[in-house]
Amino acid sequence: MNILDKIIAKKREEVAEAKASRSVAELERMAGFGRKPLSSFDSLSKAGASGIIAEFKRRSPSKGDINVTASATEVTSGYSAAGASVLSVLTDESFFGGGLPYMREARAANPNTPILRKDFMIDEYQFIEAKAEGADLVLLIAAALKPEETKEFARFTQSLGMQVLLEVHNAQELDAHLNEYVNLVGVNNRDLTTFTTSVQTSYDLAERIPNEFLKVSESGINDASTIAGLKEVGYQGFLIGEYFMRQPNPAEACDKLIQDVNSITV
Ligand SMILES: O=C(O)c1ccccc1NCC(=O)[C@H](O)[C@H](O)COP(=O)(O)O
Repeated sequence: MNILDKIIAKKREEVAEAKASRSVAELERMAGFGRKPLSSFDSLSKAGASGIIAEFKRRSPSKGDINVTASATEVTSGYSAAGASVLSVLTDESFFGGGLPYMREARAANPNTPILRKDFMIDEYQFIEAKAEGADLVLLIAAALKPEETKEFARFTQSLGMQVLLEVHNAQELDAHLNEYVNLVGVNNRDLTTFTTSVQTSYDLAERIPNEFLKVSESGINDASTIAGLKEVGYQGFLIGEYFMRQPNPAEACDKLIQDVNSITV
């Protein structure tokens, strides 16, 4: 059983518990459910966008504790002020030390920055929950879903007005899972069996992703020259968690990286 299988097995239990404690009708009555989501696609592709998707990540299966005392309000509002195009908030508690309360805090502190609910999405209930809690974008991980599930969840996400980031690790996943309801395609540079990261994965898949999808490179990114290189092969989004969260001031690290990228690409 690899880490993804373990996470998904636990997630099934957690979703069953969530359904028992809060009904769909209750979620649909929440203020967030009536809110119009922001477009991550537009935020990442507009002129002058930094392209940075800055993640609030307290812990991870590969690295253990990263920054377990960080405040979601402080870190995410600092990311927005630094110029992050999109925020990513991990809502998985068991493996990442995240949770919906952090999503709520981030939403309240960042009314104008799109937010990705970063979790392992396996049930329609979670998409309704994401909308109710103020998410604009959700992640669909190809390795955790059957292609027909990916399509159905993507269609459902769009029907709720949110956008979809499809995450793939290789060409097979990309070819099998890409569908017309996807907005952004993320290439995850982290091998989930070894936990090693290689940006080469993003280079290998760049040309295979059709141009109508916004290309995002995920994981293991920690310097401006890597981002500049990825931009040259068509990437417009760069998902960064650990590098920022490990610094004494994650928002300052985000600000510095954006300035460094601008100094070599503008
Ligand atoms: O980060 C992990 O250890 C991990 C393990 C198993 C499944 C997913 C995992 N990470 C999720 C992510 O996609 C990253 O949080 C995201 O791409 C940011 O990566 P990084 O900048 O390397 O923190």
